[in-house]
This record gives sequence, structure tokens and C-alpha cells, in this order.
Amino acid sequence: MTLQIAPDTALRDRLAKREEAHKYSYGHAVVLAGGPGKGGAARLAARAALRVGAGLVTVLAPQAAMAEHAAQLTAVMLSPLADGYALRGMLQGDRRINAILLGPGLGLQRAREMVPAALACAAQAGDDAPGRALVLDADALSAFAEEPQTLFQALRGRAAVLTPHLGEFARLFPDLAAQLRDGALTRVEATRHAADRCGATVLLKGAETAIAAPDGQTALHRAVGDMAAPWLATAGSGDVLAGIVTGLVARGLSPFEAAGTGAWLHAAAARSFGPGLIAEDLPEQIPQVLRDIGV
Ligand SMILES: NC(=O)C1=CN([C@@H]2O[C@H](COP(=O)(O)OP(=O)(O)OC[C@H]3O[C@@H](n4cnc5c(N)ncnc54)[C@H](O)[C@@H]3O)[C@@H](O)[C@H]2O)[C@@H](O)CC1
Ligand SMILES: Nc1ncnc2c1ncn2[C@@H]1O[C@H](COP(=O)(O)OP(=O)(O)O)[C@@H](O)[C@H]1O
Repeated sequence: MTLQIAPDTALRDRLAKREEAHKYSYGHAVVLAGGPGKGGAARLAARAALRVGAGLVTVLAPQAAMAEHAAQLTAVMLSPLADGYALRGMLQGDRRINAILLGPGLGLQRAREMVPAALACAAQAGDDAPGRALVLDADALSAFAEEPQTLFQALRGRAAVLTPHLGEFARLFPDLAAQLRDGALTRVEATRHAADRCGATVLLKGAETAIAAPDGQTALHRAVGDMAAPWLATAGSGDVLAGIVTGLVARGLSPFEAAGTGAWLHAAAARSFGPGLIAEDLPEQIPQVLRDIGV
């Protein structure tokens, strides 16, 4: 049965912060950024992760892009990160980093190096203790268009969420995208097959966002009718969604829960802001959405 996503009491409780907690109770998310002039997407995502309640969020950027990020970031932290070797060292040395976002503005070449390094340090899916989870979006997906099996082999069994739009989905799963276009598969069915094939949670974006976990669970978020959010059709809104999902896994939600909750929060923030929305507005609207559902 496909879950229809809506806020409930359990969700409100999961999103609240406890009186006695401190920042490390809510995880440390890192967002990998690409080269100079390409940092906007990573900053949007990082801000969203912090707004949704991750305890700490750090943008990891190449040295050449540090000055640009430093001029723009305040609550979000910033560190230099040269290459995949340095990423492995950082992740092996700091177990408190429990959520990693790769893709927004990362660049295809940097993604090919960083994604395998990050996956090698991710938790096994289904571990009892909440481990380190990855969110892969944008360039982290497109980078493997020529060899999706390489990505799927590295992903299998890891705690991860893939957040493709239909174009990115077609690059990794061309046969499933073709069957979706032909009507041979529904959106939920295509997403379920994709999750089964890659061994990770898949969130297929769009006005109807389908989510599937490798264990067969599925969910659907329909931003249509009363729930429409058409102003989300703006550059960078997907980067913000990836950041929201990353913030939620940093807070300890499972990849499947984080994907569903993130899809709902993202559209609710767009509806709450209304016409004229641009991507920067989405993270700033999250506090209002949280208040509206009683968090
Ligand atoms: N403010 C920023 O800094 C922004 C940075 N961005 C970054 O820019 C990089 C490249 O993004 P692009 O937008 O060029 O790459 P995309 O992969 O989104 O777009 C390339 C092509 O994919 C197809 N496509 C896009 N969306 C589709 C959809 N929903 N359904 C079907 N086909 C679709 C179209 O043919 C499009 O020409 C990424 O790293 C991304 O994160 C973008 O997210 C836009 C905003
Ligand atoms: N008409 C629409 N109704 C609801 N949501 C939409 C609509 N158009 C786009 N979205 C949402 O906006 C986001 C766009 O993401 P994406 O295509 O990756 O853009 P970008 O790469 O510019 O960030 C996705 O979450 C998608 O579900």
C-alpha cells in the first residue's frame, strides 16, 4: 500500500527539539560544494538543512571557492576540502558527521571522485543505531549516466536517498523512464523498481513526488488541487529539497521517513510563501510551516 503523506502527531513529535538536548543531539550535516561561481546550490541546501533542525551544517568547498562562500555564510559553517582522499580522512576522523549531501553545484568530475569516497564511509541501511546517511542529487546522479551500475554497486545496502527529477531519473534508469512515459508503469511503480535496482531510497521529484525504499515501502506526495505548489518550478528549489532531506537524516529520521517528510515540508513551505517564491525563500519559510503544524 502506498502511503499518502500528511503531517501527523508522530511527525510533529519527531520535528520538535527537546528541552534538554544540545546541538550534537541533532546531527552534523555536511554539504559538498563545487568550484568557484557554482556555490549557490550548495548554500541553498545547507541553509535548508539547518532550518529544518540539523544541529550543525558545514559546507565543504575546494580552496578556490572558500572566499566566495565565506562572504555568504554565517550560521552555516565552512571548511576546505580538496579531494576524495581528504573526504575519507575527515569522515573516518569525525563520527559525529552523520549526513552528507552530494550533488547540488558539485560538478560532474568532482562528483565522480567524491560519491564513492562518501559511500565507502556511509552506514549500512537497516542498522539499529542511526548511522551516517547520504543524499545524492543533481550532479551526483548525472555523473553516473554512462555507468549507473558503478553507482548502484557502491550504493547497495547503504543508508542513502537519491532525489532525481525526471531528467536525472532517465539518465540512471532509462528503461523505467521510458515505461513511465509510455504509461506501462505508474510513477510509484517506476520509483519502486528504481529503489529495488539501486538498493537505496529513491524520491522522484515533480508535482507528484513518488518515494520508494529498497524494502518495497512506497509513498506519494501529490502537490495538486488544494495542495498545489506550482511556484516550486524555479531554479534551485530541488537543491533546497535535497538540503531538507539531508537535515532530516542528520536529525535521525530514516532515509524513507526523511524523504517523505521532506517532500511534504518543501511543498508546504512553497504554499505558505505563495506567488513570487524563489529558492532562497523556501528555507526561510520552514519556521512558519513548523509553527503551523504545532511543532
Ligand atoms: N542557484 C544555483 O546555484 C543553481 C544551481 N543548479 C545546479 O546546476 C547544476 C546543473 O543543473 P542543470 O539545471 O543544468 O541540470 P539539469 O540536469 O537539471 O538540466 C539539464 C537538462 O535536464 C533536463 N531536465 C531538467 N529538469 C527536468 C525535469 N524535471 N524533467 C525532465 N527533464 C528535465 C532538461 O533537458 C535540461 O536541459 C547542478 O549542479 C545543479 O545543482 C541548479 O539546481 C539551478 C540553481
Ligand atoms: N509544478 C510543480 N508543482 C510542484 N512541485 C514542483 C513543480 N515543479 C517543480 N516542483 C518541485 O520543485 C523541485 C525542482 O527540483 P529540480 O528540478 O531539481 O530543480 P533545481 O535543479 O533547479 O533545483 C522538485 O522538488 C519538484 O518536485
